[in-house]
Amino acid sequence: MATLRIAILGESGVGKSAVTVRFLTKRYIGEYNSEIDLLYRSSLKQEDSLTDIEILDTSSKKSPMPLESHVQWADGFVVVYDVCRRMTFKMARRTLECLHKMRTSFIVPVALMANKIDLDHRRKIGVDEGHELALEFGCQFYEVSAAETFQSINIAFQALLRDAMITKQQRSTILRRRRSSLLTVSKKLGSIFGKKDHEVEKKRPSCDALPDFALSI
Ligand SMILES: Nc1nc2c(ncn2[C@@H]2O[C@H](COP(=O)(O)OP(=O)(O)OP(=O)(O)O)[C@@H](O)[C@H]2O)c(=O)[nH]1
Repeated sequence: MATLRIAILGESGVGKSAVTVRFLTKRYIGEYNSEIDLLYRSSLKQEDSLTDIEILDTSSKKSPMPLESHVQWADGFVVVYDVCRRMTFKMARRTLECLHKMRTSFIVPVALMANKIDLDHRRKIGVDEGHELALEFGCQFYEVSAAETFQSINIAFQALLRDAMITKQQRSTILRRRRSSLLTVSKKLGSIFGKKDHEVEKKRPSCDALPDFALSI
């Protein structure tokens, strides 16, 4: 199985680095100073097999258009917003709309992640709103707190990685079938045209077969 790639998207300060590091190390690190995209490599044990994974923690500061550059790279996306900042929720909607438009040929699993639920007294976006948005775009939805718990973040990542693995396998099966049916069509076309050429060749008389009068002309 090829490496599974997940891109973490979202507005600046929503906790993209916090949820990524929480999932990979089980630890919460309060302050990150990432001005660039960071790529983490790890492996995942699922059903007695190990799969290599890459998680790209994108930086909203240095990547003004991260979607375009990352969309072809990833097998799955985590779109994070901060439940205390409505602007980040709007940004998450815009990101989901872009993903929806860009990846039309294949379905790519997406997890919508509402972070910072420990700050309940400052909450601006209700759980229902998150659910509705996820329903609208057919993605998974999780409310998490990178600061408080590993459990919900782990569940979200595990489910996304499982879905990403399944869709990646389905995609490669479909591509293999398409390639082999294209090959069959081209072989058939080849044999049809090849046969016609052959027939023409056969009908064309050779010099040896021409009668003497024909040779004298
Ligand atoms: N209270 C609380 N704070 C959090 C949580 N997750 C992250 N933070 C804080 O939010 C701030 C931003 O977190 P980051 O993980 O750096 O956010 P980011 O989305 O990677 O930000 P950029 O790198 O600027 O795009 C930091 O001060 C974190 O400590 C959370 O679950 N609860």
